[in-house]
Amino acid sequence: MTSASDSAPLIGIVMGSDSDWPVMEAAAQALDEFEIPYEVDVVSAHRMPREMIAYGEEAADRGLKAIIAGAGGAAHLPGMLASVTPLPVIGVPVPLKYLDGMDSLLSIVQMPAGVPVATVSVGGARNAGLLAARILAAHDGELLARMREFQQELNDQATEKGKRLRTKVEGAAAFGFAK
Ligand SMILES: Nc1c(C(=O)O)ncn1[C@@H]1O[C@H](COP(=O)(O)O)[C@@H](O)[C@H]1O
Repeated sequence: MTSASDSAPLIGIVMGSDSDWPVMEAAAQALDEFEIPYEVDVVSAHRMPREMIAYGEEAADRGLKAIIAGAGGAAHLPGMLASVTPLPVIGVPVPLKYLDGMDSLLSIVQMPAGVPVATVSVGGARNAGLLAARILAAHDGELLARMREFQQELNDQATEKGKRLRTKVEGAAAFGFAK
């Protein structure tokens, strides 16, 4: 599946199973917000090792600029992809029923020196999408400007939240409900 326009995908979003999609979808949504074309697929190091190696080996030549890889449990997919592609790999630890994603987090984050995976938080697929957008923005002035706008929006929203909180607390204090 390719989305965000008919252009050739720049980012690969892959996951160990389709059961990871409810978590990984947030990466796709972030890329959609920046109109970055991506592709989505299930690529499991454990269950389809040959296809996984082929995906990693061919990704750069197919025009991808980064890979977002999500997996749960014994999450070897991001690290294995990083070992066969020269592209940046962003790992998303997917939380499963047991261990709250700690197993996945530690599997992805503790890579040996020489094989980097940029690991986001457990379930942090949105940040994975945003990080991929920043990687592209480093070489794309228009995208960089949009990223700056996005950051300004975050700033405005946080400022507004502070304003609302102050109004609420000061209002309660005026009626003697709070210090
Ligand atoms: N961690 C991996 C890998 C891998 O790392 O290669 N392949 C599948 N999985 C994970 O197994 C979990 C359960 O998968 P199923 O729901 O298909 O049983 C998923 O979170 C998947 O990412």
